[in-house]
Amino acid sequence: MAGKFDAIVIGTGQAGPSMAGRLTDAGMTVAVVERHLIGGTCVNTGCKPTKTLVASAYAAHHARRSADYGVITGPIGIDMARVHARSQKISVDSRNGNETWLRSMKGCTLIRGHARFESAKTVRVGDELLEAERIFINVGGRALVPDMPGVGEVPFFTNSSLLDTDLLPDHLVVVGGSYIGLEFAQIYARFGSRVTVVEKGPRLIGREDAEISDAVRSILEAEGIQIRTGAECIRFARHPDGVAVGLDCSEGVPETIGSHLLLAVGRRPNTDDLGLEMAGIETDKRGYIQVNDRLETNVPGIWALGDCNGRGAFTHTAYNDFEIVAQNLLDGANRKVTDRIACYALYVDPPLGRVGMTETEARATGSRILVGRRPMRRVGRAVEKDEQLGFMKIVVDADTDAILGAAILGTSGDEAIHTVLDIMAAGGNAATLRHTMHIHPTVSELVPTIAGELRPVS
Ligand SMILES: Cc1cc2nc3c(=O)[nH]c(=O)nc-3n(C[C@H](O)[C@H](O)[C@H](O)COP(=O)(O)OP(=O)(O)OC[C@H]3O[C@@H](n4cnc5c(N)ncnc54)[C@H](O)[C@@H]3O)c2cc1C
Ligand SMILES: NC(=O)c1ccc[n+]([C@@H]2O[C@H](COP(=O)([O-])OP(=O)(O)OC[C@H]3O[C@@H](n4cnc5c(N)ncnc54)[C@H](O)[C@@H]3O)[C@@H](O)[C@H]2O)c1
Repeated sequence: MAGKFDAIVIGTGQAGPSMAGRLTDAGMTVAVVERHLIGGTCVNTGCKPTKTLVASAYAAHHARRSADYGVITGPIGIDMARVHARSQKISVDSRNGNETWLRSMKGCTLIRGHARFESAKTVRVGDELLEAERIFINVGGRALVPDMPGVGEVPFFTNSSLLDTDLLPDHLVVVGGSYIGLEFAQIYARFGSRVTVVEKGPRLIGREDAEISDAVRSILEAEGIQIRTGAECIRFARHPDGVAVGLDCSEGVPETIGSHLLLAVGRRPNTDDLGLEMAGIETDKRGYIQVNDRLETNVPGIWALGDCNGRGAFTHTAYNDFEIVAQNLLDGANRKVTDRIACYALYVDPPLGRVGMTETEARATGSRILVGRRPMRRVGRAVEKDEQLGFMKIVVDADTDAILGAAILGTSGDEAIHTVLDIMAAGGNAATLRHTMHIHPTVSELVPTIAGELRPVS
């Protein structure tokens, strides 16, 4: 069977369905190909189910702390079947909503199966050969499972398989101390598992400033999570109680025995079985599709959006990719991926909201910088809520007053950081922030204050 379309979209992650929506609105016929679950990672095995679990874990944590607020309750229990069912329902509702949306698009044909390029204009899905002048690749990524010693001999979870179960591990060993590892570590610790995080780098979330890594570590350790950084020599072996995780080769046999193991050591793009070579599409050595500032590949008429282009690894970056490509193609815009300001949040509790450069990156530019800082215990809203862990800081160029970056590790940090992001995006500087009146009592109201308490850093 063969089919000719105006466009083909491969993958229904965070960019593909919206792209299909804009293209069909413009009167084009579009084939959308999905080999697994509609909605991709965020909806099925990423943001949605994990943030649902984060909410359950937060409820458990606060139930345990209820006496601090003068609220007397009985013993706290965790019903994992209900926790799991809640997270599944939210994922499935979203997946079904995406499918209904795709099926409602006039001119859109949803095709289930694995897509593979046969040329720069043709894509095979099983028996069907699809042809189009424009092809949009939105294939995302999956958990990376490196060839670590012993990994083939032990059972392990990735984010996908762990989210698929309602099991409550007795002792969960999490390998990888970054976004995925830390979010799961705190979730399961709050549900009642013993949790050990094993990170090969010298500190957790190694891309952040050291003081942020240290503060996150203290917050997690205070909840009983064991953290082992600098674990240079990780190896696995079967053990009668589960899995033995070796940590250090130089000092005898220090190891931790876990009942279950989660690997959270990064992602890899789903480009290894896409037939990219048949279309002549270039990738880097890790398989990320090479794109220019407009997200065009080296082959005219083919774009790559979302995690598979290596220009972002978040839902909001994938969606922003869609906006850039759609507006350039259909609205005559000239949007570029390099125009966007880096922003993200780490959903441990309290969350870390981040925008722009870290202090370390700002220093490395050679500019003279000023830093404003405040612990959350001096933020009224945090005190009133008795959620006083963490701190906020802002980094400013001393000569131009430009805001270079900010971090809010604290209650509502994921929301309050937008007060800085939006001023930066609007071209404002630290003075703009200082002069903006904010609402009391909020976490955001202290952001102008720290922008007014800038100090040189040594
Ligand atoms: C545990 C976890 C938690 C996360 N939490 C957050 C968060 O809180 N906030 C955030 O911003 N980001 C988060 N992320 C990252 C976010 O999920 C991804 O950045 C986002 O989903 C990427 O979207 P995408 O559009 O690039 O691709 P994906 O969502 O990965 O979708 C790609 C789709 O393409 C399909 N596909 C692949 N190859 C083919 C093929 N050959 N043929 C047909 N179909 C194919 C796949 O089946 C998939 O459905 C999280 C990720 C994980 C793993
Ligand atoms: N809140 C969010 O927005 C969110 C949440 C989860 C995931 N994500 C996305 O998913 C992506 C992947 O997350 P991730 O945490 O898996 O990857 P990551 O690349 O951010 O971190 C992997 C961690 O594993 C460590 N590591 C690598 N190899 C190791 C080894 N052999 N032994 C021990 N540690 C090892 C690394 O040093 C690093 O700290 C992120 O880039 C992020 O964009 C986002």
